[in-house]
Amino acid sequence: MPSIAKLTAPLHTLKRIFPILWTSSRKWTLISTGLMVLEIFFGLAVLFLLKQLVDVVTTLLGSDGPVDGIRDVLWTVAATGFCSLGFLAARGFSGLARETQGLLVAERIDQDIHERAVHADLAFYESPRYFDTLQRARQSGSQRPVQVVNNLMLLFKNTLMLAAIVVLLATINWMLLPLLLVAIVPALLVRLRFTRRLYDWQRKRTQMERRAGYLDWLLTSDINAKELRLNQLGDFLSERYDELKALIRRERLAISRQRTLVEVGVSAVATAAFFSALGFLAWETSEGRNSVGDLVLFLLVFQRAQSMGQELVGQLSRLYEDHLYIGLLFEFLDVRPVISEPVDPRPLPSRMRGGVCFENVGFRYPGTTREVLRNIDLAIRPGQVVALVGANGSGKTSLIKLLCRLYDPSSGRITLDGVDAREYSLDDYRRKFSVIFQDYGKYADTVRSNIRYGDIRQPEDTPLVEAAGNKSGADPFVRSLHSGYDTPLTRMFDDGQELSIGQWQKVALARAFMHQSEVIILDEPTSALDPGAEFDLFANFRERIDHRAALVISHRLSTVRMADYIYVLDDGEIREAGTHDELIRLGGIYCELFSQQAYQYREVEA
Ligand SMILES: Nc1ncnc2c1ncn2[C@@H]1O[C@H](COP(=O)(O)OP(=O)(O)OP(=O)(O)O)[C@@H](O)[C@H]1O
Repeated sequence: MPSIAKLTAPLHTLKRIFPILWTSSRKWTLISTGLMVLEIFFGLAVLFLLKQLVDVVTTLLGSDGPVDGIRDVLWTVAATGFCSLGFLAARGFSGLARETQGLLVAERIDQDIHERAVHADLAFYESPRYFDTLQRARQSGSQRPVQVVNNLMLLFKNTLMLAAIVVLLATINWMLLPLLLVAIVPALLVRLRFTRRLYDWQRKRTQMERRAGYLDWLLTSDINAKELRLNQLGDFLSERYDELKALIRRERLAISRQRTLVEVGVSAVATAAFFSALGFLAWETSEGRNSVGDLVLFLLVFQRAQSMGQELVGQLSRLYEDHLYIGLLFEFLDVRPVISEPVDPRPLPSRMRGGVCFENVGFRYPGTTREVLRNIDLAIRPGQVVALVGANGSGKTSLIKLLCRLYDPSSGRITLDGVDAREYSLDDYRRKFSVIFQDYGKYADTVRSNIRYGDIRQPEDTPLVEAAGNKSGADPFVRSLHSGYDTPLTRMFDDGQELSIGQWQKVALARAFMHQSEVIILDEPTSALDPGAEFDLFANFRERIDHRAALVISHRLSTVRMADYIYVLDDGEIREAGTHDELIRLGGIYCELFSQQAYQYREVEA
C-alpha cells in the first residue's frame, strides 16, 4: 500500500511550482490559462453540438416536414463548424502562450540553479555525492515546472471532455462505461509503473552517465589533446567510453522493450473492448433497444473517448514523471550552505590590528574520517610575510581553504583581531583576503577582465589593472599582445590568444594583486615562473604587496627564506616554526629540506 505521504507528494510539488510560475511570468500565466479555458469551452461545445446534430438528424428521418428540420441541421452544422474553429484557434494560441511562458520559467529556473551553485559550499564541488545532485537537477530540465502546469491544464481539459463523453455514452447505454474503463485503466497502470522504473534507473545511473561524460570530455577537450596523442590513450579511452555507453543503452532498451511489449498487450485489450462495445451496440440496435442514431453517435465518440483516455493516461504519467524529476531539481535548490552568515554579524574592523590566528584548529573534510589538520596554532600579523612549507599532502592548501572560510574548522577556531571568524559577515571577512590557488582560474575573456575579476567592484577602466600587471611582471608581455590588455584569452572564442603557463600564472598573480585586501595568499605562485621572473617578484616583494600581510606557500626555499616567519607542516601538524635562521639552527625538517636544495645549487656551482 502506498503511504499517504507518497500519495500527497505530487501536491507538495505543485504547491512549490505555482509561485515559481507566478513570479516568473504573471502575464503569460494568465494568458495561457485564459486560452486554455476557451479551448475547454469550445471543445465541450463541439461535443454538445455533435449530439444535437445526431438528435436533429434522427428526428428529421422520422418526421414528414423536412423544411424546418433541414434548417436546424444546417444551423447546427454551422455552429459546430464555428466552435471547431474556435477550438482550433484557442488551442493554437494557447500552445504559443505556453511556449512563451515555458521559456520565461526556464530562465528563472536557470537563475535559481546558478544562484544556488554560486553560493553552495566548496565542499559541494569536492564531493561526488553532492555533485550528483547538481547533475540530476540539470538532467531534470528547467522546462519541467511549466510542463507540469501545462500537463495539469491539459489533464483538466481532457478530464472535462472525457466526462462529457462519458455522459453521452451513458445516454446511449450505461453498459458501455465498464468497457471504456477496460480500454483506459490498464494502460494508465502500465505507464505509471514504467515511468517509475525508468526514473529509478536513471537516478541509479547518474554516476555512470557522469563517467561517460568525463571520458567524452577527455577525448575531445584541448587540455588533454597532447597527452592523449603522445601516450596513445585515444583508443583505450574511446573503448571505455563505448563500453559504458553500450551498457547504459542495453539497460535502457531492456526497460523500453518490456514497456513496449506490455503496452502492445494493453492496446490489444483496449481494441477488444472497443469491438466488444460495437458488437454489443449493433446487437442492441438490431433488437430495437437502441436507435441507429445511437450507433452513429457511439462510432463518433467512443474512439474519441478512447484516444482522449489515452491522452489522459499520457498526461498523468508525464505529470508523475515531472513530479519525480522536479523532486531532483528541488533537491538541489534545497541544498543550503553550511558555511553561512551569522544572524547578527559583528562589524569587521576596517584595518585589522592583531591579525588572523589559528587556535588549536583541527579539520577533516566533510564525509571523511581522516583529520588532515591537527592542533594548528598559527598567526599572520598585519604587514608580516608568513611562509608555509611542507611535503605534498601535508595540508597546506587545506589550511588556506580554512583561512578564507571555504570550510570551517572541525575543532578549534580561527580569529581575526581576537574574534571568531564565524561571527563576521562571510563576504566582508573573505574580502580581507586575496588568493591565488595552485589551480587558479583561466577565464575566456580579455586580459583586463582576467585581472579585474580580482576585484569586480572596480570600474572597467580602472588603472589598478595595469598597476597589478606591473606588480606581477605580466605587463611587458601583455603590452606585446595584439590588443594589449584588451586581448581576449584562450582559444575558446574567435580572436582568442593562448598564453604560456608562466604567462597565465603572471596574469593570475596580477588578479591577486588587484584586490586591495589586507592579507595576500599565494599558493605556489611561482611554480611556472622562470628563475629571473621569480627573483624579480620576490626581490622587492614587500613593496609589490604594499606592505600588506602575506601567506606564501612554496617548495622553493629561496622564496621562503625572505619570510618573517616560517611554519613547517608535516602530516597535518605544525612541527617547526620560526625565522629562517632559527629553523636552520634548530637542525630539523626545515634545515634538512634547505640543505638538500642548497646542495643541488652547490653542485651546479662546483
Ligand atoms: N576535497 C578533499 N576531500 C577530501 N580530502 C582532501 C580534499 N582535498 C585534499 N584532501 C586531502 O587532504 C590532505 C591535504 O591536502 P592538501 O591539498 O591540503 O595538501 P598540500 O600540502 O597543499 O599538498 P601539495 O603540496 O601537493 O599542494 C591530502 O591527504 C588530501 O588527500
